[in-house]
Amino acid sequence: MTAIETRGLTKYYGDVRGIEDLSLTVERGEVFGFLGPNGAGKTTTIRTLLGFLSPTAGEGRVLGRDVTDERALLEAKRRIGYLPSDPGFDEGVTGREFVAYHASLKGDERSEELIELFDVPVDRKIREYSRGNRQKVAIVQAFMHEPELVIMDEPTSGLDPLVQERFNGLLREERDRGVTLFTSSHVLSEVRKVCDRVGIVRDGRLVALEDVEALLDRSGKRVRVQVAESVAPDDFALPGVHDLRVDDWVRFTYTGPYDALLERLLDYTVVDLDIEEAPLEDAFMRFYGDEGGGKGDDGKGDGGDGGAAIEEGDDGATTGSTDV
Ligand SMILES: Nc1ncnc2c1ncn2[C@@H]1O[C@H](COP(=O)(O)OP(=O)(O)OP(=O)(O)O)[C@@H](O)[C@H]1O
Repeated sequence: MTAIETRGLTKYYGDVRGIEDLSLTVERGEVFGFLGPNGAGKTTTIRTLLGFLSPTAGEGRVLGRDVTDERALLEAKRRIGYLPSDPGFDEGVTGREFVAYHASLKGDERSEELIELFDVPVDRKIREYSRGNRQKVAIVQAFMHEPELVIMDEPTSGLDPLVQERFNGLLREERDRGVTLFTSSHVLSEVRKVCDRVGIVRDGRLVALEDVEALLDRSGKRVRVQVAESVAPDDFALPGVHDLRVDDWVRFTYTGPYDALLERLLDYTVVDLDIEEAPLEDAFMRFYGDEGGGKGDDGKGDGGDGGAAIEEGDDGATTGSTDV
């Protein structure tokens, strides 16, 4: 049984398109990143999957249950964790009371451990919580009942880098236990830390489905080399060299075979050399472009030919096209 399945899922808010004709399958045990810029339709998809919005057309199933079948979905939700992008709270209760309320709805296997892990000030009233603490207590409620599937909408927003790392550690542990994770984000570099596969949504449509490993393979290495001799750009015009810049250093992204690169470097006296993993955004943009459509502007596609733009992320992720 698949964890999440949608076929032609469509949601309009009156005349406004939320999502259109979205077909997607997430297998059990998979960690799936759902990516797209602001307004792309990520939250609409998630809220439709959880039965908070009824689809205008198409079908959706979570843990095998039809998302329009209220009773079946309610049963399934005991086995689902949900981390909304903007959790709403009863401001007058303490964190502990909030957690106890959720325990009464869906059970509690590990809230104490999670409260400790994220250092949540549970004895204080939620109205006194910072944004990060609100997010942390929302994480506790999403995972406390050991769900089989956790659906997260921009889960790391508001978390400082240290807590983000702790959260990613939790996701890795859950993944290793076989939990299915579905997480939305607008930052590719963030989801790559934990995801197996990413789907990219733009203007309400799924425009690409990508294996993170394949994307990583394609993204290649970022090479920075300083040589004693003077270099003309043509000297490094090897297959697999992208975005070549020559100043004091020769800089490029490299997706070719290492032997060919090393052979070329043997022609020079190498003074300094730096090789690191290239940001996924670069690889992504190389294939999908950022021209508000690129190839296949109808946005329909299976990942091979769609256009997609990821807007600048929180971490200042690059947005520019890195055309070959
Ligand atoms: N309640 C609503 N009424 C009308 N239009 C809506 C409503 N909620 C969302 N939309 C529209 O649906 C489209 C998709 O929005 P959605 O919130 O799903 O995108 P998103 O990818 O989650 O964006 P973000 O990253 O900004 O959260 C947008 O055009 C948005 O304006």
